[in-house]
Amino acid sequence: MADAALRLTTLAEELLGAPLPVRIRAWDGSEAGPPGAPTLVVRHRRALRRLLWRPGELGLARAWVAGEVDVDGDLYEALDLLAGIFWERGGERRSAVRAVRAARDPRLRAAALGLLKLGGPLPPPAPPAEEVRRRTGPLHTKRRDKEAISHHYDVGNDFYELVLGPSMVYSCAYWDEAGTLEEAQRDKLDLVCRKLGLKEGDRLLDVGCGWGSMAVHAAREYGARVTGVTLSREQAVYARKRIADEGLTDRIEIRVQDYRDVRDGPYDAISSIGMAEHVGRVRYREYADQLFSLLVPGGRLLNHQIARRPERNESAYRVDEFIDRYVFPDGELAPLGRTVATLEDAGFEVRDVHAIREHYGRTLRAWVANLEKAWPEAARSTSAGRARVWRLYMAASAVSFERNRIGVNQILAVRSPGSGGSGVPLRSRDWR
Ligand SMILES: C[S@@+](CC[C@H](N)C(=O)[O-])C[C@H]1O[C@@H](n2cnc3c(N)ncnc32)[C@H](O)[C@@H]1O
Repeated sequence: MADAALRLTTLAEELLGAPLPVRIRAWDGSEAGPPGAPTLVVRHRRALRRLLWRPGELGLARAWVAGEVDVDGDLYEALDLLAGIFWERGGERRSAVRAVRAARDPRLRAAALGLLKLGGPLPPPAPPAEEVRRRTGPLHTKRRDKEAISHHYDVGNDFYELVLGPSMVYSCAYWDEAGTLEEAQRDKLDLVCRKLGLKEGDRLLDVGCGWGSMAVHAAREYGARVTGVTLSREQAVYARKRIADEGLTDRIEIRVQDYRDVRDGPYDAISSIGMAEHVGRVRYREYADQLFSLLVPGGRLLNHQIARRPERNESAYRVDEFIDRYVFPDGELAPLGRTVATLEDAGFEVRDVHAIREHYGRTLRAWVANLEKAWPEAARSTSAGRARVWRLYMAASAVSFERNRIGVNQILAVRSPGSGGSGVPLRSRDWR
């Protein structure tokens, strides 16, 4: 049995039609692959079942979540190398389907079955408990969105506190001058307030308010009166307590409410930070119309949103399979141009686009470092599987931002009045 790693490497290379860029160490202690490269540790023969049952990204993710595979060495480098297997230049996905097709080749099947037999009979692989089953039916109904949000955000505030740190901001920070995550998150919130031109007494709507960080910052530092909406009950409970502790209850209201149900406009400004990724292509125009209708003439929207590179294939707007099943069910990423065009179609005047993807790579690395530092506690506060999901998704996302597979942009848009005066200062040096 001492050749498990070599047999696995050979099979993987045949399936992929390319050399495996990482080393493999198998459960029997055998090793194969390029010397010095990060090592994919296959801890248990059960991993073979998952990898061969569903070759590609999902099989690998399932084995990872179940704790059957791990990385020895630099996690980011390993993920970068592995991502290269699934992506080709130009950002088009090298479909795992190709590997599945190849697995129908009788010679490869025989090799795969031989590998499976190595460890003796095993029950068929059940997906780890943290996986969301593939769902059918229309995307982005209010009910379905609520369930999807609950999967991601109602995993326990304690867990998020460990990962995000005291700022409890779950979106890209701004590292222009900051040295710590806390400072960078504060600077991001302040940047948004400045772009929105907030003044004492302004009504701000924060859609997708998370744990209330933007609401607190805008009320405390700018004297704004804020309404925050989130679909997550756990977030709302946390945000309300925090607001009470800060003595800001007279200035901030937090609601568990869908952005589509907000009716009490007009607002002077709207912030949407890290929420539009949940909206979906079919609803995006409705989202833009809704935010437009909630603003006073001259009111500003700051839309802070992850974008994917433009692709010919429309289905590519859905997030990758691992992310869809384990992290953000039904999440969708649109290219920047489409988002800008939709905001314009809804009547907005787009005044500024600030691309900050490098800042997200750094933010994600800080979250991964927090998680790794508090690993036993983090696994206890949720489950070991979920903690592994978060570590993998955040590290892989960091690499995706750094490699320009995805980006993140702050778009400043104004409901400019008929007279044409946008109210945006001639000098924007203050916030750039
Ligand atoms: C990535 S978090 C960002 C939270 C916060 N803005 C921050 O930067 O920390 C996304 C937020 O969007 C909210 N959300 C997603 N879909 C929503 C919807 N349809 N209506 C209201 N909130 C929604 C989630 O509940 C969550 O609070």
